[in-house]
Amino acid sequence: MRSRATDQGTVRQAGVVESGTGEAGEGAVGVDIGTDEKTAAAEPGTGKDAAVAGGPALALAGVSHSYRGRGGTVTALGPVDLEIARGEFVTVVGPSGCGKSTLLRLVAGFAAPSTGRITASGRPVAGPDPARGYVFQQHRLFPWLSVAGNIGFGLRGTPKAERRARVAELLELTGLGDVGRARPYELSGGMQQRAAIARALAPGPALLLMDEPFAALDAFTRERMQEEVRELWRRAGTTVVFITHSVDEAVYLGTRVLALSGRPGQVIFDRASDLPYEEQPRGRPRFAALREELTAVVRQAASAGGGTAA
Ligand SMILES: Nc1ncnc2c1ncn2[C@@H]1O[C@H](COP(=O)(O)OP(=O)(O)OP(=O)(O)O)[C@@H](O)[C@H]1O
Repeated sequence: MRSRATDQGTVRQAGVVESGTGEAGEGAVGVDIGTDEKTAAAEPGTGKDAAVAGGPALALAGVSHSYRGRGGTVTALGPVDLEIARGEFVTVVGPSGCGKSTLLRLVAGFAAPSTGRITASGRPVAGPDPARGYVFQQHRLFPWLSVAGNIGFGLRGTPKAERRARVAELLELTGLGDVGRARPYELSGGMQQRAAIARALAPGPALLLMDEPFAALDAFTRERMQEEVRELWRRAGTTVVFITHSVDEAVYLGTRVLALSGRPGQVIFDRASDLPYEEQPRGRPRFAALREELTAVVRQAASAGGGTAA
């Protein structure tokens, strides 16, 4: 499977960054200023997107997002215009606070954009949908369910035998075959995150959204998980959007690597890469070159304001 992305090079200059607009601090209570409050409700979706074949896996046109916090309105993201083809593994880096998670939350349908339009496989995103699986930084598994129960959670309504077979397949795929009956708290951090990935993959999502999924793992486990997620993607062929603070991780995993400017995040770097198809990407001079270039872009974006280098 080869990426269909073209080498678009550096496509835009760093975005203009707001200052003195009453930034909401860490943990600030804020309100998404969306176009449709209903779409922010965390209702389970219908899976209808999965049935649609047309259009790119994901398209964003003029998407921006603002939050209304205690200190005023914060424009967190945009405008962003982006098209992602099926099968791409898109990694996104950028200064801290530049709107990476906001971008992913909008794509997931957890909130509606303040401006612009998002479509997945040609259909407008209007709320969460199992066709878009989401993996959080913290695994968020249900502690009262077994690992198998967690993985099968999104398959309610599927005939029992089919559900069992799918869960068994995913346990195998993620190397959790022996711990299906265990509770999440009995697993290591890496295994918990694998279970979370299996849960997101269960409904067969067309799009897998991963928000710093390995940030809480130790360096050794993180490298192993990177290798595993690369293999999973190769085998499952799912389109992936993966947020990370690590430039190294972004270059290792991405068939397309994006960088956002400081807040409000805009795409300032967009590069196709064939490194994830290589056997030992980290040993390639191209790996070091791209990592260096991307590091410089993120540092520059952070020093321009609106965020700090990861
Ligand atoms: N619910 C909210 N209410 C108010 N402001 C918010 C809210 N969520 C995020 N923000 C602000 O929007 C901006 C972007 O946040 P976001 O979490 O998307 O950035 P990020 O790039 O993912 O950050 P990090 O890299 O630190 O995880 C930040 O300034 C943040 O403080």
